[in-house]
Order: sequence, then C-alpha cells, then structure tokens
Amino acid sequence: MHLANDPAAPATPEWVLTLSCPDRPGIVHAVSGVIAGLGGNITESQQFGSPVTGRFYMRVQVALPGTPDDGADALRDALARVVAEFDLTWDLDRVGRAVPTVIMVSKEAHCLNDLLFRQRAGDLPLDVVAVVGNHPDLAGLATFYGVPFHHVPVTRDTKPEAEAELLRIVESTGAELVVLARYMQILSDELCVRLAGHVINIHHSFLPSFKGARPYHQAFERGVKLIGATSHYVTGDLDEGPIIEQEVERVDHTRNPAELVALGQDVERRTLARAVRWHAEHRVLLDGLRTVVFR
Ligand SMILES: Nc1nc2c(c(=O)[nH]1)N[C@@H](CN(C=O)c1ccc(C(=O)N[C@@H](CCC(=O)O)C(=O)O)cc1)CN2
Repeated sequence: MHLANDPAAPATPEWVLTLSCPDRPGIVHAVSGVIAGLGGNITESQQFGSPVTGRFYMRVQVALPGTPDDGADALRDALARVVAEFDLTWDLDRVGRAVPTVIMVSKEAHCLNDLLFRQRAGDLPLDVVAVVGNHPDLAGLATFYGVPFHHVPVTRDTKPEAEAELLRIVESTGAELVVLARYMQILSDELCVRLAGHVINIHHSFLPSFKGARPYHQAFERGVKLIGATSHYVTGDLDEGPIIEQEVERVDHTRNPAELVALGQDVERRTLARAVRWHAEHRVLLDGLRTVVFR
C-alpha cells in the first residue's frame, strides 16, 4: 500500500522497471546483471512466463545509490544492450510517482468519492487533474476536493465532439490514466484504441456474467447467491477488456434489486481502488486478452 510520508519510505529514491519480451532463458540473469553492475539493490522482483502468449513479464524495484540523478539515465544506458538482445518492451518510472489521472463520472458518487478520499489520504499514488462528467451532479464533490470539474454532456449525435473534448482535457492536463468511475456512456472504438491500456472501468458485476446495463437487475432476475464487481481495461468490446481485479459478496433470496445495488457499492469501490493502485504502481502488465498482476 502506498502511504505518503511513510517513515519506512526508502531513503534512496527507487525506480520500478517493467518489461516484457519473448520468453527464453537468461532474461532475469541479464537484467539483474545490469543492475548489479551499477551497484544497484533490487528491493522487489517478480516475473512470469505466459504459456498462452509465450511472453515473459518482469517487474523490478531498484535502488541505485551513488549514481547521478538517482540512476535513471545510467540504468537506461546500461539496459540498451539487454533491450536489443532480448527484444524488450520496457518502462521505467520512479516508485511512488503520482500518476496524473482524469476520472470520468455520470451520477453515481461512491467510486469518485472513494478515489478522491484515498488520494487525499495518500493511499493512492494519483494526481487527479480533472473530473469529467456527462451530467453536472458530481461537480460539488470534485470541487470539495479541489479538483476541476468539466461538464461534458453526451448524446448519440454529440459523442464525437464530447470525446474530442475529453481528449483535449487529457492532453492539456498530461493525464496518463483515465478512470471510468461508474461512467455510463460507451466509449467509441476510436477512443479506446487511442487510449488503449490507459482507461480503467469498474463494471458492477462479476464478469463475464451480466455485461452491459443494469447488471444488478439482471442478477436479481437470475436469483444469484453472489454479486460482484470487476475492474478492467476498456476496449471497444463492451465489458470485455482485460480484467485487473474482481471481488464478490454473498447475497440471498431476501435481497431486492435496490438492496443488491446498495450492497454492491462497497464491493465496487474497493475493487476499483485496488485496480487503480496496482496500475499506478506499474504492477499490471497486459498479456493479450488477460493481465499479469504483480501484487
Ligand atoms: N468502449 C467501452 N466503453 C465503456 C465500457 C467498455 O467496457 N467499453 N464500460 C462502460 C461501463 N458500463 C458498465 O460498466 C456500461 C455503461 C453504459 C452501458 C450502456 O449500455 N449505456 C447506455 C448506452 C450509452 C451509449 O450508447 O453510449 C444504455 O443504457 O443504453 C453499458 C455498460 C463504460 N463505457
């Protein structure tokens, strides 16, 4: 868990290196050898070889004491040979950096409120730079937390203009993540491609059950004994994007749809918060239609 002003926080700034490449022997040895050659100290390391895609995934946290500028340039230069030899796709970021984030909402407040509170409490490494709502209902909540609110209405006819405005907000704020916090409009395929891997949604069911609208009502009609929530990356295929996190809660015959909705809200916000935290900490890597989550 990321806590601001944590006394146990590392004295030397740490870097998080994530990578993927075609799986083959020697990758961990090569990467750890580069880090050792710089006098670096690995404080966390996880890796996975995907039998489905044949790709290898790795996440390493590294302290590089004694190197200039905390070591980022030295690490990049030293990695160049390994990148070429193993055809690495990689990313390097500073551990704990607050990720500039736009949160999109409609009328439901529980997920937005949870994310803004957790950011304020230092529980999420986010910098929420804007809230975008297709209804004005949550403007006051964003303002309470000092976050600019943009009312961007959406109709079937105005969706292209609305999405152009969203992109303008994303680009002007430098946002690296867009979170759909019970945003109830379907994003166009074009926008999903443009922001692929950078849009996270919370769907209020245990996918793949009950995709689409009103999942709690679908669940009530089915007589389920578990309700749930699923946080996933957004793609053009509605509620089919790579799953990041899920949670379920037991229910029974005594619950009506309104009670299922109320019970589900806590499940939704916890599920979304974990998914957003793991994304912001570079713990989630895309493995085709799935994810690898180094929790
Ligand atoms: N391209 C995507 N857009 C969105 C996704 C997604 O996975 N891919 N998830 C939804 C959130 N959502 C469920 O979690 C959801 C929201 C809205 C609807 C829906 O059918 N809404 C309207 C139609 C709105 C429109 O046409 O834009 C309706 O009720 O008919 C279903 C699921 C967010 N966006």
